[in-house]
Amino acid sequence: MAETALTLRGVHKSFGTTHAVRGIDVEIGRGEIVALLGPNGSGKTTSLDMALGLTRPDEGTAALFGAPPAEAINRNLVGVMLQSGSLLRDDRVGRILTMLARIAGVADTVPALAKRTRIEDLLGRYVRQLSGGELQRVRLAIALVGDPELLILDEPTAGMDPGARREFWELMRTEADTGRTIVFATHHLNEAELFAPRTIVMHEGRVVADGQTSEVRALAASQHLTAALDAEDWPGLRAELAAVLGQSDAIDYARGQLTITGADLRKAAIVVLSHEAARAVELKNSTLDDSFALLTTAKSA
Ligand SMILES: Nc1ncnc2c1ncn2[C@@H]1O[C@H](COP(=O)(O)OP(=O)(O)OP(=O)(O)O)[C@@H](O)[C@H]1O
Repeated sequence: MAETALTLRGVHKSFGTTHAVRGIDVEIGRGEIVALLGPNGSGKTTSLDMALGLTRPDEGTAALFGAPPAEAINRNLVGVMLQSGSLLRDDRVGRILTMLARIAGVADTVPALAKRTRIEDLLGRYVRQLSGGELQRVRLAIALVGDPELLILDEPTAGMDPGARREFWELMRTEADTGRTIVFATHHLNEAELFAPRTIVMHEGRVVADGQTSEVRALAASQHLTAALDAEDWPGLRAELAAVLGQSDAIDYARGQLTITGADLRKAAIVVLSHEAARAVELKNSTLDDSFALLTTAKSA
Protein backbone atom coordinates (compact mmCIF):
# COMPACT_ATOMS: atom_id res chain seq x y z
CA MET A 1 0.00 0.00 0.00
CA ALA A 2 1.14 3.59 -0.67
CA GLU A 3 3.12 5.25 2.13
CA THR A 4 1.00 8.37 1.77
CA ALA A 5 -2.36 8.22 3.53
CA LEU A 6 -3.88 11.46 2.22
CA THR A 7 -2.99 13.65 -0.72
CA LEU A 8 -4.51 16.90 -1.94
CA ARG A 9 -2.77 18.28 -4.99
CA GLY A 10 -3.58 21.78 -6.27
CA VAL A 11 -7.20 21.58 -5.14
CA HIS A 12 -9.60 24.47 -5.57
CA LYS A 13 -13.25 24.65 -4.66
CA SER A 14 -15.78 27.45 -5.05
CA PHE A 15 -19.39 27.63 -3.94
CA GLY A 16 -20.97 30.31 -6.11
CA THR A 17 -18.83 33.39 -5.56
CA THR A 18 -17.11 31.96 -2.44
CA HIS A 19 -13.66 30.65 -3.27
CA ALA A 20 -13.54 28.27 -0.29
CA VAL A 21 -10.27 26.46 -1.10
CA ARG A 22 -7.64 28.25 -3.18
CA GLY A 23 -5.10 25.76 -4.42
CA ILE A 24 -3.78 23.70 -1.54
CA ASP A 25 -1.17 20.95 -1.61
CA VAL A 26 -1.10 18.58 1.34
CA GLU A 27 0.53 15.21 1.78
CA ILE A 28 0.04 13.19 4.96
CA GLY A 29 2.09 10.07 5.54
CA ARG A 30 0.82 6.84 7.12
CA GLY A 31 1.00 6.95 10.91
CA GLU A 32 1.09 10.77 11.12
CA ILE A 33 -1.16 12.71 13.48
CA VAL A 34 -2.01 16.06 11.95
CA ALA A 35 -4.11 18.98 13.17
CA LEU A 36 -5.84 21.11 10.57
CA LEU A 37 -6.19 24.45 12.26
CA GLY A 38 -8.03 27.54 11.14
CA PRO A 39 -10.76 30.00 11.99
CA ASN A 40 -14.39 29.64 10.87
CA GLY A 41 -14.73 29.53 7.12
CA SER A 42 -11.04 28.99 6.39
CA GLY A 43 -11.77 25.91 4.26
CA LYS A 44 -11.01 23.02 6.63
CA THR A 45 -14.26 21.12 6.14
CA THR A 46 -14.23 21.66 2.38
CA SER A 47 -10.65 20.33 2.20
CA LEU A 48 -11.51 17.23 4.26
CA ASP A 49 -14.67 16.68 2.19
CA MET A 50 -12.56 16.77 -0.98
CA ALA A 51 -10.05 14.34 0.52
CA LEU A 52 -12.93 11.99 1.31
CA GLY A 53 -14.46 12.31 -2.15
CA LEU A 54 -17.62 13.89 -0.69
CA THR A 55 -17.01 17.10 -2.63
CA ARG A 56 -15.46 17.15 -6.07
CA PRO A 57 -12.62 19.67 -6.48
CA ASP A 58 -13.06 22.25 -9.27
CA GLU A 59 -9.36 21.79 -9.97
CA GLY A 60 -6.69 19.43 -8.67
CA THR A 61 -6.85 15.90 -7.32
CA ALA A 62 -7.51 14.10 -4.04
CA ALA A 63 -6.31 10.61 -3.12
CA LEU A 64 -6.35 8.29 -0.12
CA PHE A 65 -3.61 5.67 0.06
CA GLY A 66 -2.70 6.56 -3.51
CA ALA A 67 -6.15 5.66 -4.84
CA PRO A 68 -9.38 7.56 -5.51
CA PRO A 69 -11.05 8.29 -2.13
CA ALA A 70 -14.09 6.07 -2.81
CA GLU A 71 -11.85 3.07 -3.31
CA ALA A 72 -10.15 3.50 0.09
CA ILE A 73 -13.51 4.02 1.78
CA ASN A 74 -14.97 0.88 0.19
CA ARG A 75 -11.99 -1.05 1.52
CA ASN A 76 -12.75 0.11 5.12
CA LEU A 77 -9.45 1.98 5.26
CA VAL A 78 -11.04 5.21 6.44
CA GLY A 79 -13.15 6.13 9.47
CA VAL A 80 -14.79 9.54 9.60
CA MET A 81 -16.42 11.79 12.14
CA LEU A 82 -17.92 14.72 10.32
CA GLN A 83 -19.67 17.83 11.62
CA SER A 84 -22.73 17.12 9.53
CA GLY A 85 -24.69 13.89 9.54
CA SER A 86 -26.79 12.93 12.51
CA LEU A 87 -27.66 9.53 13.94
CA LEU A 88 -31.17 8.15 14.06
CA ARG A 89 -32.54 9.62 17.28
CA ASP A 90 -34.96 6.77 17.92
CA ASP A 91 -32.47 3.96 17.58
CA ARG A 92 -30.39 2.42 20.33
CA VAL A 93 -26.62 2.91 20.29
CA GLY A 94 -25.88 -0.83 20.46
CA ARG A 95 -28.17 -1.60 17.54
CA ILE A 96 -26.59 1.05 15.33
CA LEU A 97 -23.08 -0.19 16.12
CA THR A 98 -23.96 -3.84 15.61
CA MET A 99 -25.62 -3.08 12.29
CA LEU A 100 -22.63 -1.10 11.02
CA ALA A 101 -20.21 -3.75 12.27
CA ARG A 102 -22.21 -6.42 10.47
CA ILE A 103 -22.01 -4.43 7.22
CA ALA A 104 -18.25 -4.15 7.73
CA GLY A 105 -18.06 -7.89 8.50
CA VAL A 106 -16.73 -7.36 12.05
CA ALA A 107 -19.85 -7.81 14.23
CA ASP A 108 -17.93 -9.71 16.92
CA THR A 109 -15.73 -6.71 17.67
CA VAL A 110 -18.53 -4.48 19.05
CA PRO A 111 -18.03 -5.30 22.77
CA ALA A 112 -14.28 -4.59 22.59
CA LEU A 113 -14.88 -1.39 20.64
CA ALA A 114 -17.51 -0.22 23.16
CA LYS A 115 -15.06 -0.82 25.98
CA ARG A 116 -12.25 1.02 24.22
CA THR A 117 -14.39 4.07 23.53
CA ARG A 118 -16.01 3.97 26.99
CA ILE A 119 -19.57 3.63 25.74
CA GLU A 120 -20.40 0.22 27.25
CA ASP A 121 -23.07 1.72 29.49
CA LEU A 122 -24.56 3.65 26.58
CA LEU A 123 -25.27 0.65 24.32
CA GLY A 124 -28.85 0.30 25.57
CA ARG A 125 -29.62 4.01 25.37
CA TYR A 126 -31.53 5.76 22.61
CA VAL A 127 -29.50 8.29 20.63
CA ARG A 128 -31.91 11.05 21.71
CA GLN A 129 -30.98 10.40 25.36
CA LEU A 130 -27.27 11.11 24.91
CA SER A 131 -25.43 14.24 26.05
CA GLY A 132 -23.20 16.10 23.58
CA GLY A 133 -20.03 14.45 24.90
CA GLU A 134 -21.62 10.97 24.92
CA LEU A 135 -22.84 11.44 21.38
CA GLN A 136 -19.34 12.35 20.21
CA ARG A 137 -17.91 9.20 21.87
CA VAL A 138 -20.55 7.13 20.07
CA ARG A 139 -19.67 8.83 16.80
CA LEU A 140 -16.02 8.04 17.42
CA ALA A 141 -16.91 4.37 18.02
CA ILE A 142 -18.82 4.39 14.72
CA ALA A 143 -15.79 5.87 12.94
CA LEU A 144 -13.66 3.05 14.37
CA VAL A 145 -15.99 0.20 13.43
CA GLY A 146 -13.99 -1.12 10.48
CA ASP A 147 -10.65 -0.70 12.34
CA PRO A 148 -9.60 1.95 9.79
CA GLU A 149 -6.00 2.87 9.01
CA LEU A 150 -6.96 6.52 8.67
CA LEU A 151 -9.25 8.48 10.95
CA ILE A 152 -10.58 11.84 9.76
CA LEU A 153 -12.29 13.97 12.38
CA ASP A 154 -13.90 17.32 11.66
CA GLU A 155 -13.94 19.37 14.88
CA PRO A 156 -14.60 16.30 17.01
CA THR A 157 -14.79 18.19 20.30
CA ALA A 158 -17.14 20.94 19.13
CA GLY A 159 -19.69 21.63 21.83
CA MET A 160 -17.92 19.58 24.51
CA ASP A 161 -17.14 20.95 27.96
CA PRO A 162 -13.49 20.85 29.11
CA GLY A 163 -13.96 17.54 30.97
CA ALA A 164 -15.53 15.77 27.99
CA ARG A 165 -12.86 17.25 25.74
CA ARG A 166 -10.08 15.90 27.96
CA GLU A 167 -11.70 12.46 28.03
CA PHE A 168 -12.05 12.48 24.27
CA TRP A 169 -8.35 13.19 23.72
CA GLU A 170 -7.43 10.45 26.20
CA LEU A 171 -9.42 8.02 24.05
CA MET A 172 -7.75 9.33 20.95
CA ARG A 173 -4.32 8.83 22.51
CA THR A 174 -5.08 5.11 22.78
CA GLU A 175 -6.10 5.05 19.13
CA ALA A 176 -3.00 6.97 18.08
CA ASP A 177 -0.81 4.47 19.93
CA THR A 178 -2.04 1.73 17.61
CA GLY A 179 -0.29 3.50 14.72
CA ARG A 180 -3.39 4.88 13.05
CA THR A 181 -3.11 7.97 10.86
CA ILE A 182 -5.24 10.70 12.39
CA VAL A 183 -6.22 13.98 10.78
CA PHE A 184 -8.48 16.34 12.71
CA ALA A 185 -9.80 19.82 12.13
CA THR A 186 -9.94 22.12 15.12
CA HIS A 187 -10.19 25.75 16.18
CA HIS A 188 -8.20 25.03 19.33
CA LEU A 189 -4.46 25.53 19.18
CA ASN A 190 -4.09 23.74 22.50
CA GLU A 191 -5.66 20.59 21.02
CA ALA A 192 -3.11 20.71 18.21
CA GLU A 193 -0.31 21.30 20.72
CA LEU A 194 -1.36 18.48 23.01
CA PHE A 195 -2.11 15.89 20.40
CA ALA A 196 -0.62 16.52 16.98
CA PRO A 197 3.11 16.56 16.18
CA ARG A 198 2.25 18.30 12.88
CA THR A 199 -0.08 21.24 12.32
CA ILE A 200 -1.39 22.68 9.09
CA VAL A 201 -2.85 26.17 9.46
CA MET A 202 -5.49 27.30 6.97
CA HIS A 203 -6.68 30.82 6.40
CA GLU A 204 -9.05 32.05 3.70
CA GLY A 205 -8.77 28.84 1.70
CA ARG A 206 -4.98 28.64 1.75
CA VAL A 207 -2.38 26.81 3.79
CA VAL A 208 -0.50 29.55 5.66
CA ALA A 209 1.72 27.27 7.77
CA ASP A 210 2.56 23.58 7.71
CA GLY A 211 5.16 21.98 9.96
CA GLN A 212 5.95 20.60 13.37
CA THR A 213 3.37 21.98 15.80
CA SER A 214 6.12 23.46 17.97
CA GLU A 215 7.57 25.27 14.93
CA VAL A 216 4.17 26.57 13.88
CA ARG A 217 3.67 27.75 17.44
CA ALA A 218 7.05 29.50 17.44
CA LEU A 219 6.27 31.12 14.10
CA ALA A 220 3.21 32.62 15.66
CA ALA A 221 4.82 33.52 18.97
CA SER A 222 4.43 37.13 19.89
CA GLN A 223 4.81 39.52 22.78
CA HIS A 224 2.75 42.47 23.93
CA LEU A 225 4.28 45.50 25.55
CA THR A 226 1.98 48.00 27.23
CA ALA A 227 2.66 51.23 29.10
CA ALA A 228 0.82 54.32 30.24
CA LEU A 229 2.19 57.56 28.80
CA ASP A 230 1.00 61.18 28.61
CA ALA A 231 0.38 62.53 25.10
CA GLU A 232 3.16 65.16 25.29
CA ASP A 233 5.74 62.42 25.99
CA TRP A 234 4.66 60.21 23.10
CA PRO A 235 6.61 61.84 20.18
CA GLY A 236 9.91 61.56 22.06
CA LEU A 237 9.42 57.92 22.95
CA ARG A 238 8.23 57.10 19.43
CA ALA A 239 11.50 58.44 18.03
CA GLU A 240 13.51 56.28 20.44
CA LEU A 241 11.43 53.18 19.66
CA ALA A 242 11.87 53.61 15.90
CA ALA A 243 15.51 52.58 16.32
CA VAL A 244 14.70 49.21 17.94
CA LEU A 245 11.42 48.05 16.40
CA GLY A 246 11.28 45.79 13.34
CA GLN A 247 9.01 46.28 10.32
CA SER A 248 6.56 43.62 11.42
CA ASP A 249 6.11 45.03 14.94
CA ALA A 250 2.81 46.81 15.41
CA ILE A 251 2.76 49.98 17.49
CA ASP A 252 -0.28 51.86 18.68
CA TYR A 253 -0.79 54.87 20.95
CA ALA A 254 -4.26 56.04 21.99
CA ARG A 255 -5.68 57.85 25.02
CA GLY A 256 -2.54 57.62 27.13
CA GLN A 257 -1.94 53.93 26.43
CA LEU A 258 0.95 52.54 24.39
CA THR A 259 0.64 49.00 22.95
CA ILE A 260 3.30 47.23 20.91
CA THR A 261 2.96 43.71 19.46
CA GLY A 262 5.89 41.85 17.96
CA ALA A 263 7.92 38.65 17.95
CA ASP A 264 10.65 39.86 20.32
CA LEU A 265 10.15 43.10 22.21
CA ARG A 266 12.96 42.85 24.75
CA LYS A 267 14.90 45.80 23.29
CA ALA A 268 11.73 47.89 23.06
CA ALA A 269 10.97 47.03 26.69
CA ILE A 270 14.37 48.39 27.77
CA VAL A 271 13.74 51.62 25.85
CA VAL A 272 10.29 52.07 27.37
CA LEU A 273 11.44 51.15 30.89
CA SER A 274 14.29 53.68 30.72
CA HIS A 275 11.95 56.45 29.54
CA GLU A 276 11.06 58.36 32.69
CA ALA A 277 7.57 59.34 31.61
CA ALA A 278 6.38 55.75 30.93
CA ARG A 279 4.39 54.15 33.76
CA ALA A 280 2.94 50.67 34.40
CA VAL A 281 5.20 49.04 31.81
CA GLU A 282 4.32 45.38 31.16
CA LEU A 283 5.76 42.80 28.75
CA LYS A 284 3.67 39.67 28.23
CA ASN A 285 3.91 36.66 25.98
CA SER A 286 0.82 36.23 23.85
CA THR A 287 -1.75 33.57 24.56
CA LEU A 288 -2.13 30.78 22.04
CA ASP A 289 -5.20 32.37 20.56
CA ASP A 290 -3.48 35.76 20.19
CA SER A 291 -0.66 34.02 18.31
CA PHE A 292 -3.09 32.29 16.03
CA ALA A 293 -4.82 35.55 15.19
CA LEU A 294 -1.46 37.20 14.47
CA LEU A 295 -0.34 34.35 12.24
CA THR A 296 -3.49 34.29 10.14
CA THR A 297 -3.85 38.06 9.80
CA ALA A 298 -0.16 38.59 9.02
CA LYS A 299 -0.28 36.06 6.17
CA SER A 300 -3.38 37.49 4.59
CA ALA A 301 -2.14 41.09 4.69
N1 LIG B 1 -22.13 23.89 0.50
C1 LIG B 1 -21.74 25.14 0.58
N2 LIG B 1 -22.39 26.11 -0.09
C2 LIG B 1 -22.00 27.40 -0.04
N3 LIG B 1 -20.91 27.83 0.64
C3 LIG B 1 -20.21 26.91 1.32
C4 LIG B 1 -20.58 25.53 1.32
N4 LIG B 1 -19.68 24.84 2.08
C5 LIG B 1 -18.80 25.78 2.54
N5 LIG B 1 -19.11 27.00 2.06
C6 LIG B 1 -18.34 28.24 2.33
O1 LIG B 1 -16.97 27.96 2.07
C7 LIG B 1 -16.13 28.60 3.02
C8 LIG B 1 -15.28 27.56 3.71
O2 LIG B 1 -16.12 26.76 4.52
P1 LIG B 1 -15.59 25.51 5.36
O3 LIG B 1 -16.80 24.89 5.98
O4 LIG B 1 -14.74 24.66 4.50
O5 LIG B 1 -14.69 26.22 6.47
P2 LIG B 1 -14.19 25.66 7.85
O6 LIG B 1 -12.79 26.13 8.00
O7 LIG B 1 -14.43 24.20 7.95
O8 LIG B 1 -15.14 26.44 8.86
P3 LIG B 1 -15.70 26.00 10.31
O9 LIG B 1 -14.53 26.06 11.22
O10 LIG B 1 -16.71 27.06 10.60
O11 LIG B 1 -16.29 24.64 10.17
C9 LIG B 1 -17.06 29.36 3.94
O12 LIG B 1 -17.12 30.69 3.49
C10 LIG B 1 -18.39 28.66 3.78
O13 LIG B 1 -19.46 29.53 4.04
